Amino acid sequence: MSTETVTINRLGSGGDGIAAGPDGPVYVPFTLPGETVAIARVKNHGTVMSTSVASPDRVSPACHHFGPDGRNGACGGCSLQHAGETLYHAYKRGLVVDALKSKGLTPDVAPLVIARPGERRRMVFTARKTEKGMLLGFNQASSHHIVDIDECPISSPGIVSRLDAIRLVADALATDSQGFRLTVLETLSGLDLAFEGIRKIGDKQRRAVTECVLSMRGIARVSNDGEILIEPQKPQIDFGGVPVIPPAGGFTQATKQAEEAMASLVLDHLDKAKRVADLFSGSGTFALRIARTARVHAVEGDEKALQALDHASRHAQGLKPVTVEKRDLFRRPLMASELKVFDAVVFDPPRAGAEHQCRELARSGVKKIAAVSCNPVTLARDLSILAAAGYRITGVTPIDQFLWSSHVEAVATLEK
Ligand SMILES: C[S@@+](CC[C@H](N)C(=O)[O-])C[C@H]1O[C@@H](n2cnc3c(N)ncnc32)[C@H](O)[C@@H]1O
Repeated sequence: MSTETVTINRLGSGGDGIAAGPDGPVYVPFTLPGETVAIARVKNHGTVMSTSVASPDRVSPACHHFGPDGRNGACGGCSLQHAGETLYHAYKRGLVVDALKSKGLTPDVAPLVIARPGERRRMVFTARKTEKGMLLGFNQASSHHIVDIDECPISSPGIVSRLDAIRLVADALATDSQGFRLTVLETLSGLDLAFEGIRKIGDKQRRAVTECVLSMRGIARVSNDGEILIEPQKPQIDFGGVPVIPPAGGFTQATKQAEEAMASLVLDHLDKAKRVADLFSGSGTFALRIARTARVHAVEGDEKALQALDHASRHAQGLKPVTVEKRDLFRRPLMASELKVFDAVVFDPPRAGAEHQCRELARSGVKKIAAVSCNPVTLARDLSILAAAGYRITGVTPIDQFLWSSHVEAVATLEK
């Protein structure tokens, strides 16, 4: 370990400040461009000892768990609460602009669609049973230490106000001191608690969790590794007015606001399309909305997500026909010959992007494409494949869904 004084030049893609070090970049969490800090350095990671020049963009964090002095340690849930709005919004938009530029793409990039505190309806916590009680919160950055939270300004009040109830359910279920994950989704009919990694659940735990959940209000469903343990209410969300029962632990956009912003950009772009393919469709976030005006073929790798979509489309009124297909789109993308029947395509892949699918789209005659992404780097790669094949990028909109993190979503629209 060495101590030295450095000046931060920029924010990196993980939200850390970056300074020039003797052997390359040094990453210093919780710092901002223009700040001069004394750091203790181990390899390329610096820990701030003191600050001699602070950025005018520095603000007080919203949460007492945030930062190196956070209660119970530095909560790894957020990395940028110390950045003022102007800098923070420019940083997030810049992640998209820079990723596109690195692939030689310079389309119009709209201002960031911003996120507000309290919007997150889906939270992924880590938890562990200890002698002192149930720890529930987020791992400290690069550590297994769980920062046990009693507030979380990013999360919906409907989740934060029930943290103690959630701890009771977790405590009833946990069999040992092994850590596990818990996804909490706030639905219209109550919280959907999806545990992952609790081992050896026996009759005792099943009875305990049933008693616990029935003694409280507001829990719709509890599952572990996809197995439903108790479901007093079917959890229900809606996609553009179409009710959907999401699969236990399945993918759902983390905020309703970001989901609606994405959906509205996609729908505006597809406009008069009559036959649309929704690739990586999940439970129908886009497909069910598009089906108000167009026939939709939804393709997805997760069987349960597709079943939820199929069930929702069959029970909804006034939709055009929706067909579903389970398919691994990484290994078996829709081929150019199969794409012939569609006048528009939406794709919304996981972080790895949709490279193989884009190579087939590049060979197709599909007129309109909407690309939805949670990773600017793979989005840029995918758009460069389409641009090289003659698609014109008509707009890119960055969307903040994960407030005070370094994640950013984007919707890009293309035409040929
Ligand atoms: C970012 S989510 C988007 C889901 C949906 N469009 C939505 O907004 O809720 C990505 C989706 O891709 C699916 N997926 C991941 N890998 C896949 C693959 N190889 N083939 C098909 N679908 C895949 C996941 O199950 C997930 O539903």
